[in-house]
Amino acid sequence: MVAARLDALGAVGGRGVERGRGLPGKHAGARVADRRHGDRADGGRRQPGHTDQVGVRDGVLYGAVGAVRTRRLEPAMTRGSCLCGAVRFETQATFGPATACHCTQCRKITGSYSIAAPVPADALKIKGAPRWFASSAHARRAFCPDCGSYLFWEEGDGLIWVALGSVDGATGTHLANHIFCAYKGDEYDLTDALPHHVRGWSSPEVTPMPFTIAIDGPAAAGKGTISKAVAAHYGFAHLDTGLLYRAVGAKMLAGVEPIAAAQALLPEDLADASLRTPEVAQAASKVATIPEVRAALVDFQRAFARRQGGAVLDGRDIGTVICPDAEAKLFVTASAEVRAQRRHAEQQGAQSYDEVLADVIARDERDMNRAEAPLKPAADAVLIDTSGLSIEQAVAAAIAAVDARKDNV
Ligand SMILES: Nc1ncnc2c1ncn2[C@@H]1O[C@H](COP(=O)(O)OP(=O)(O)O)[C@@H](O)[C@H]1O
Ligand SMILES: Nc1ccn([C@@H]2O[C@H](COP(=O)(O)OP(=O)(O)O)[C@@H](O)[C@H]2O)c(=O)n1
Repeated sequence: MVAARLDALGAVGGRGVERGRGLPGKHAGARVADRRHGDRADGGRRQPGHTDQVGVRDGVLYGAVGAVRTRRLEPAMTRGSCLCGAVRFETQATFGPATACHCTQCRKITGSYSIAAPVPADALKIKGAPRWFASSAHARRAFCPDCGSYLFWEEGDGLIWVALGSVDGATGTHLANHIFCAYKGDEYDLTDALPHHVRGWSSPEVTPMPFTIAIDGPAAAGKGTISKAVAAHYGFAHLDTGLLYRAVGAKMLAGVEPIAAAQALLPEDLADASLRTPEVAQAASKVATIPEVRAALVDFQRAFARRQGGAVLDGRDIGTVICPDAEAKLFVTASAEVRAQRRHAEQQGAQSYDEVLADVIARDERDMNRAEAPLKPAADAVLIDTSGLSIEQAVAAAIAAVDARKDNV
């Protein structure tokens, strides 16, 4: 029941990556060449009034009767245009291998994702006046100012990537890979056998099979911070399972019976900002001791963990109870004092340090000593004590531990 309802969530807690942020370009670090576009390259345009001449233009032989295509000469010309025809282009160059880009920019500008292929910039003759704009610090895109069709992307490396939907007829190329798959929409699946890169072409490839990373540990140890970074690194989805218990705890504080609340949990229940308060955290660890509450949340967590493309789940019992077969397990911890300092800093004075420390210790006690799914490291978990580590060091240690497991599965 609850699993079916929560299934509608898709990637609860986000996809493990930030959506809508400024994305790095396909060739991060490349510079934009200071070139002008628009009508710069219309040398191949057929001149009106010249149709009575015999000659070869654009690889086509024209006779005295007009622009009658009588014979195709090599090399072939590929043409295309925007939807309304105000911007046209042609090239005698062969398109390079096509790439499907699922980055946020391509998704926004196309309304889905883009499939584009490169040609040398100086071999692309553009007729009309496409509107170019700097879509990032190092790249620009062009669209038709009349009909809005998306047409070109370039970053000044001598190539222009042509959106292949704008080509008339055969493109002569084929899709070779997918990039920025971590940013793809959840409304479609990537099921072909091509390489699916998490970000740019040199980034790791998305794991086609399920791959579960279980991250457990006590409050404020850094589980969430590490989980988000690890999920972004591998392009995995991320689930903060503590939110499920926090949502049930919040319902209990609002007077709802916790087992009923867990069984009726809805996606919108997890979006409430008040779930992060100290009161809700304590309530969460109380409802988390109730076996029926835990049971109601198991199926959803397990289904999330085995989704295609990989998942990171953080909580207390992921490696021991929810996903005992997880491909990689981490137990992230830190001293109670360090954890209390972090949470205290996070709360910006809502509680005194001593109050935060007392809360952390009370929650540790409850979480570690409950009968049902107590907090403890799985026998095969890699322990990461973040007490003396910076966030960067802790994330690097986590990625190194997962990489070691990935090489062995
Ligand atoms: N290694 C670290 N060094 C310093 N601060 C950290 C570190 N890891 C996490 N933090 C900070 O501690 C707080 C709690 O981290 P969080 O990831 O939410 O812990 P958890 O998910 O285990 O409760 C956050 O403010 C986070 O930025
Ligand atoms: N998998 C999980 C996750 C959280 N919980 C409970 O939910 C409470 C809140 O979890 P949380 O992960 O949001 O807490 P923080 O580590 O963020 O402080 C914990 O104290 C646990 O009692 C659990 O029992 N099992």
